[in-house]
Amino acid sequence: MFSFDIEYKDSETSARAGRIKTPHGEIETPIFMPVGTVGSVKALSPEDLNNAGAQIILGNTYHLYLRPGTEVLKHFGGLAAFSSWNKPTLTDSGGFQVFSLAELNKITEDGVSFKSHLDGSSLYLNPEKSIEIQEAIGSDIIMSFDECIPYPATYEYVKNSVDRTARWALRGKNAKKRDEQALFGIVQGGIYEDMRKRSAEQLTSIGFDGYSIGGLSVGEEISTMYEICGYTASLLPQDKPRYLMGVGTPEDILTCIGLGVDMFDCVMPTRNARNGTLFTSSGKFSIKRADLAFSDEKIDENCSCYTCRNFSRGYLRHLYKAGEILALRLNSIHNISFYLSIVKNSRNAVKEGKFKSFQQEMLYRLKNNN
Ligand SMILES: CC1(C)O[C@H]2[C@@H](O1)[C@@]1(COC(C)(C)O1)O[C@@H]2CNc1nc2cc3nc(N)[nH]c(=O)c3cc2[nH]1
Ligand SMILES: [Zn+2]
Repeated sequence: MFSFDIEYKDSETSARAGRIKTPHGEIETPIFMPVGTVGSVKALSPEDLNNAGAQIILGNTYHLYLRPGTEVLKHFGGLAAFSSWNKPTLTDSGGFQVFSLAELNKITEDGVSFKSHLDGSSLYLNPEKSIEIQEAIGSDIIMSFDECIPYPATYEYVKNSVDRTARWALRGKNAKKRDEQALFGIVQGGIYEDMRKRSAEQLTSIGFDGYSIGGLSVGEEISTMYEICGYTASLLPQDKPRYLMGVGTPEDILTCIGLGVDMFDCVMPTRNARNGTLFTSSGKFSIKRADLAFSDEKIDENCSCYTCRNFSRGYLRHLYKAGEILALRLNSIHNISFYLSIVKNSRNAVKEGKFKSFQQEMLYRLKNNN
């Protein structure tokens, strides 16, 4: 079963605090979803993720289809059982990766043929295949197979792609066999508001359990992303979750919560952790900085994560410079904990009717790089 209830609504912004119920557990929104593309959130164990407060993680149809493949996943009873993750998972449909990662061969009305980025073998994805793979993965929330329209794109291209994405979304909904999985539609439309309206109307008339705002965080100006996000969110049903795909920085998340978005995912906290960039409530910094060699400070005074409770910046700098594997884990624990604290504190601020002042204060503090 899948349900979404809005528990609190902010009076000054479009922010809301809610609760999603899925077969593998509940999710308090707004929520950030750590990205576990090929079945693990890089460098983190399920225990690390639970200790950091993660409530749902993201997997990826394209990657999991290539490796380990649906036969292995079905053998182990799905991705969650396979990876011993005992909470909800959401999977992206493969549309984005096929267009951005694989060597594209052909896009037709039926689907997309491409070459695997792993071994160059010829593969094929279409709405029915994507749903079938996501059913084998067994994720709690699955995504429609769509085209993430590249940026920039002409109005003509956007219109044709939006209409095909809607036809693909309907095919996916008709192909879905497992009732316990929730299916989201993905709104496209590039940077054209009338195309966003067209896509939102097409998808809401088909009807989905939730709606993703797609086609953003693909290289457009941040101001454009906020404008299109806010406009698109306003077109979507109030009583269904809204998921902004691939976003973003702490500032982006705080801003888009105010625009009415409930769910976020981004590789930034884990990817940046692995290259030594750490997020704090007063901006981000590089652990490689020479002036940190003797620093006995924590990464962030306001953070209660395992890394901040036990290690100094000086030690973390040493680990990173020495190329120690532990650096990847400790940095990732902190960055994921920080991102989860942003959404948790936002949720609490909405409940207390203080989101606008919380958001403005956080945005101000995040600007002063420490
Ligand atoms: C290629 C890779 C790993 O995906 C991340 C990351 O790089 C990077 C590169 O720059 C940052 C911003 C840090 O995020 O951009 C990606 C995050 N933006 C994004 N993810 C999306 C996923 C999507 N999935 C579907 N099915 N449909 C969409 O329209 C869609 C749109 C999306 N936009
Ligand atoms: Zn920390």
